[in-house]
Amino acid sequence: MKKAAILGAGSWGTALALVLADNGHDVRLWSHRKSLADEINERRQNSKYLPDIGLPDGIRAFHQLKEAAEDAAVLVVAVPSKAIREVMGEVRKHLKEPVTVVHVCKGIEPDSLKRVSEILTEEMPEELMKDLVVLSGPSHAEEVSLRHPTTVTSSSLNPEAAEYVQELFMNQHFRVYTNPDIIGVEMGGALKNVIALAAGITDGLGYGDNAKAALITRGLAEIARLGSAMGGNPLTFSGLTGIGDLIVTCTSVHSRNWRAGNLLGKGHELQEVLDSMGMVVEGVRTAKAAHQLAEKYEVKMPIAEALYQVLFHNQHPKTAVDSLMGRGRTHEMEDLVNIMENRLT
Ligand SMILES: NC(=O)C1=CN([C@@H]2O[C@H](COP(=O)(O)OP(=O)(O)OC[C@H]3O[C@@H](n4cnc5c(N)ncnc54)[C@H](OP(=O)(O)O)[C@@H]3O)[C@@H](O)[C@H]2O)C=CC1
Ligand SMILES: O=C(CO)COP(=O)(O)O
Repeated sequence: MKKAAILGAGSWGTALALVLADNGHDVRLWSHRKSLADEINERRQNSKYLPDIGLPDGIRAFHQLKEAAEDAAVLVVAVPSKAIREVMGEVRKHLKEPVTVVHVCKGIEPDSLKRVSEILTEEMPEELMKDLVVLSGPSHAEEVSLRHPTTVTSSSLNPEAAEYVQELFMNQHFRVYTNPDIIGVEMGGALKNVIALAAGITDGLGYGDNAKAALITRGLAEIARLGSAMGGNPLTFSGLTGIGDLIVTCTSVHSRNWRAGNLLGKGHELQEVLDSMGMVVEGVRTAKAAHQLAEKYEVKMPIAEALYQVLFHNQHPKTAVDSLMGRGRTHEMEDLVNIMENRLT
């Protein structure tokens, strides 16, 4: 039995607490809101995020970070990516021994253009972080909490740490693979939210399955193009954390990114949409980072760019779709053609 502290008692933190409790671990779930910690302890329920799920006694909730984290062997970081620096800045004051840090967040920080593992490396003193592992894949909290079959990937520069986390989380309902390509895993997880917002928008505009299939396929091409330019393994994008997560997020009503896009496509304003969600929509912030990264690495990301114009420059979604469809002719496999031509010359 391991002592695991989960930082963030939202949808994903709570669903992962259930997985770890099912596996017999001692789970401490930290919420920055006292009322939520109290509700979990007293009513065995998280009514805002997973209202229909009963929480076992093996999950104890804490409002004080110190109590949740000070003697944990594993820290699972499950707050929205924009809160990571603040939360880690606080938690590191309370750790006495080095811990394995597992992050489950899908985002890229605008301006610094850091991936979550890079932010954590900056925020956690080296002597306190035994290992850093990313756990990512197609996994909506609503389905994980019902113990529906789910597959994810554990990724770390240290293969033994990836296997340790695989063992920690894996059970009959929750199957965990390993993949050492931390850049590819994080980029797939972060960028799929950008494409899912676009997929929600086309659904909101009333377009059908053809548009959705186009967005998933050409979206994956953009994700792989940028992710590979940043050092990710191109093969990772055809795995669970690439196409797998892209499919689930673009097609599921559970997806907050898809739902937010859907409302935008129906004509609602961005701020109104975000206010109505009540949960994090990571793709909005990541769309800004993707725009900056595409410029930095000089890669073409027309879908991400169209979404950026809708989100941050008030472009009408229909105009964005029209301009995407009206671009000049190109070869579907242009990246492949470039690679082959470079090899021949
Ligand atoms: N939901 C899912 O199915 C999955 C989510 N993820 C990723 O996991 C991460 C967390 O997402 P998710 O759990 O869904 O998000 P939710 O919006 O469901 O929950 C976020 C939690 O973080 C808390 N929080 C917000 N801001 C802060 C802060 N500044 N300090 C401390 N706590 C804060 C919220 O508290 P409050 O209630 O007070 O707002 C809430 O408890 C995201 O990066 C997401 O992409 C990954 C895979 C699946
Ligand atoms: O990452 C997720 C599923 O794998 C959750 O996606 P949303 O944040 O869009 O709900």
